[in-house]
Amino acid sequence: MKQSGQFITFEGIDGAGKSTHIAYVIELIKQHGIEVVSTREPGGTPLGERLRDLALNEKMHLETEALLMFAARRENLAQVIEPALQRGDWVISDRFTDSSFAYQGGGRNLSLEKLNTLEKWVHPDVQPDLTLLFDVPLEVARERLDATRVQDKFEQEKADFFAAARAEYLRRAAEFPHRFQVIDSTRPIPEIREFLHQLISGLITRTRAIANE
Ligand SMILES: Nc1ncnc2c1ncn2[C@@H]1O[C@H](COP(=O)(O)OP(=O)(O)O)[C@@H](O)[C@H]1O
Ligand SMILES: Cc1cn([C@H]2C[C@H](O)[C@@H](COP(=O)(O)OP(=O)(O)O)O2)c(=O)[nH]c1=O
Repeated sequence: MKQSGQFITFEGIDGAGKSTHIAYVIELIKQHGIEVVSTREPGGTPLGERLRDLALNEKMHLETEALLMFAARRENLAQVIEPALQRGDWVISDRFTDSSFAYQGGGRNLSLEKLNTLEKWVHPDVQPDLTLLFDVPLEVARERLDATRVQDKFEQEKADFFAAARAEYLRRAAEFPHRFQVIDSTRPIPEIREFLHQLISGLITRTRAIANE
């Protein structure tokens, strides 16, 4: 029997360190002979990338911002995520709906009820199988951001925005413990990599065992 595809999302406030580990996890899964599709949000499709450009660079009403995130997500689900999972491929996404809860919900205070409505509308039947939440104190994230790159609209936000976004991430991790894995991203990169190696290898073994039952 063909094993079922796993949907893995990477989450965290900007500068937490999630991009540092994505390529490693993709390679690790590929080494086991599994097809992996990687995507990102907002983005992942040609239209989604155009929506990303708007969402990350233009000032707009909070609800417009939330709707653009979910519009890009709808496209990414239809064109990339759902077809890949149906083929039995694994999908790795750099951010997904937990980002909307953290940033538009926590950071900007959009009601969780509205976000729940959008989530139920756009992906009633799809949830990540595993969400890796890279968690660091705000000061650490800020230091890492300042040291590295030109900052977009979100990355220029103030400390209380990121404090609220981080709190919402942790609230969701507590609400959905079956899929969230919180990673202390202040630990050295090789240590986190080793932890990811164990976690993903275990997941591959388990999905293969289920497929062979
Ligand atoms: N565990 C870590 N310890 C020290 N520096 C880190 C760690 N993880 C990431 N970094 C550094 O922090 C910066 C931001 O990391 P990045 O992965 O781009 O963050 P994100 O994708 O979460 O915004 C990069 O320069 C990266 O090398
Ligand atoms: C998916 C998503 C992202 N975002 C924000 C979080 C990030 O600041 C930004 C893009 O994320 P990201 O790809 O992590 O940025 P970078 O390429 O600079 O590492 O979009 C939301 O506000 N809501 C969402 O639903």
